Amino acid sequence: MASSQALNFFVSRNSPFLNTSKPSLASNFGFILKPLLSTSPLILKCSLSSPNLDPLTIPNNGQFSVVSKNGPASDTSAIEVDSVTEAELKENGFRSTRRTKLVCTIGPATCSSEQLEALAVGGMNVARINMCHGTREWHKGVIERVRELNEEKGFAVAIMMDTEGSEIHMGDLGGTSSAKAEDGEVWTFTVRGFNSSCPERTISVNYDGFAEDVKVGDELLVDGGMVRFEVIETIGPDVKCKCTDPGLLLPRANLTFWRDGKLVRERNAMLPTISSKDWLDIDFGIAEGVDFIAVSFVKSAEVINHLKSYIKARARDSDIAVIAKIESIDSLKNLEEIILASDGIMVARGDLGAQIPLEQVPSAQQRIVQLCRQLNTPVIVASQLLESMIEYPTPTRAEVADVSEAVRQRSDALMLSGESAMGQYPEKALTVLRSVSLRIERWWREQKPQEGLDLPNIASSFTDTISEEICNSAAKMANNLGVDAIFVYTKTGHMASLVSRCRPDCPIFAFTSTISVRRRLNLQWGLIPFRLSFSDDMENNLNKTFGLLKARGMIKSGDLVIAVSDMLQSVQVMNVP
Ligand SMILES: Nc1ncnc2c1ncn2[C@@H]1O[C@H](COP(=O)(O)OP(=O)(O)O)[C@@H](O)[C@H]1O
Ligand SMILES: C=C(OP(=O)(O)O)C(=O)O
Ligand SMILES: [K+]
Ligand SMILES: [Mg+2]
Repeated sequence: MASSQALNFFVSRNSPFLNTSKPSLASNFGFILKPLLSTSPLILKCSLSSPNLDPLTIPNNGQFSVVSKNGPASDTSAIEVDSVTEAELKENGFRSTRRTKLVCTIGPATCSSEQLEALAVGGMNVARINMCHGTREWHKGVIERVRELNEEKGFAVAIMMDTEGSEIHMGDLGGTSSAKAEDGEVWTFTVRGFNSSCPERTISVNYDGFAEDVKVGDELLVDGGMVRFEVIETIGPDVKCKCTDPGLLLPRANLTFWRDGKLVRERNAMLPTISSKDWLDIDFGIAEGVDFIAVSFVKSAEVINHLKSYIKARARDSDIAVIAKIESIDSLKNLEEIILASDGIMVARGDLGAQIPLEQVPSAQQRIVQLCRQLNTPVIVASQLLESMIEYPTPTRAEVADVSEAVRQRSDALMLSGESAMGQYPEKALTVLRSVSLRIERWWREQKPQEGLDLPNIASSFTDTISEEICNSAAKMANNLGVDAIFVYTKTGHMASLVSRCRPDCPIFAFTSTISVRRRLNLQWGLIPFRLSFSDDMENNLNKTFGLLKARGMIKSGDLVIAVSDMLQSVQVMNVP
């Protein structure tokens, strides 16, 4: 028996283990108990410590009785799905499942196991760690806790690591959480290093060329304009600036400087997209097996291709998806090639709004989201969706409208930043994203607004063209027939993404045999990823899936389903027997 194979044991109902989530009960047999929901079979996993244990030799010590055994996962047994989605599906039915995926940035407000669990239960599909902040040890702890929760509670939360990037930003503010800059005050921005804390009204800057690149009269924007200064004097490494728009300075806030109303790109434009610190963080991410790496301040497709080949060389088995963050003028110029090269895109509105005039951000967002859908690349809309909820328990009407707009544009995912990382109401903010998504998705299905978006043919081979046509037709049929779900059997996830791209009215059950593909699908609109081993025989696959899903109460006889697969190029329509 292989070391990580899962075995399904149906344990009698009166087993004392059915109400426990502690994995230790059977650990003396080298097995881990993993009860899912009370009606589910218990899954016993063979642990690495005793890989050769024969399952039939597990002693029945009187505490539970093994009624039947389904054999190893590679034959017939387990189907894995996120326990939160499973519960949602059972409670409210197919139509009510949320299609828009949710990403939460994890920070001091959400890093404990209890807080992470609350977010997972609240619908977090992806946990994002931002390498701009915190230490690697801190991030490692978060990753471990997420993995533990997935294992113990049946969640399927994926991990996204976001690189710092080499743009200009302020230092740590000597350990304080913020500093207030008042109108007219003179502050010193300096490239000097300080061993102890900075003198008063002094801010360190991470980019050595800063003091030489800025000129008297330049405007210095903190966080894209949250606080503004005017440069009044430069003295060696020190730049003296007068505050013109007061506000709160936050640690490691981004800095841009503007001359005659234009963003100045001096030597900092030559900084590499991936800094040497970023490469170390990327090595860390690969070692930890994160699911996504998001690259900050991408300028062209080249860096994405470079990182993808680096990952391939370093981590042959792992399948880390690379997300390009669109947050610079260059990335907008090279948008199409970047989207084509990347596994996902983030509309990083925070920094984007510091690089282009704010009033251009909404149209840029719309363009990016549409192009991503056309080119079949998942897209996340990020930053300030519910900014006021960092401090207040209810969002502003404008924020709700902003979230609605991103859902209406049919983006794959929405992201919380400060709201979940350091805000006072992380769970409430997530609830707002969830309920607004559900409401707008329902409105969409009821109103069927004219979409006016062509989905061009994107396949690069004839076989791909067939897959694409099958998915387009399946989605159209699903809408016209009002089916309950589309089933897609997919080895690489590609076929599932093609169905998702059509944004059908019903949920999409995506069956895949690898853990990494399953986690990646977490970011894509409408997909409910399942892990299931399947064969090339569709008849067999369907019967097996129906059996397993019926046993879990996730479908019932009579439900209408459309099935497609990338092994057999066909569309099947059938009622669940
Ligand atoms: N790992 C962390 N440790 C401490 N604070 C964090 C961490 N991650 C995020 N934060 C806080 O949450 C805020 C919002 O997060 P995010 O948007 O990801 O970063 P930024 O504001 O730097 O773009 C940050 O400004 C920071 O104050
Ligand atoms: C998501 C963004 O990046 P970060 O939070 O890393 O600055 C952004 O700029 O909007
Ligand atoms: K970042
Ligand atoms: Mg950014």
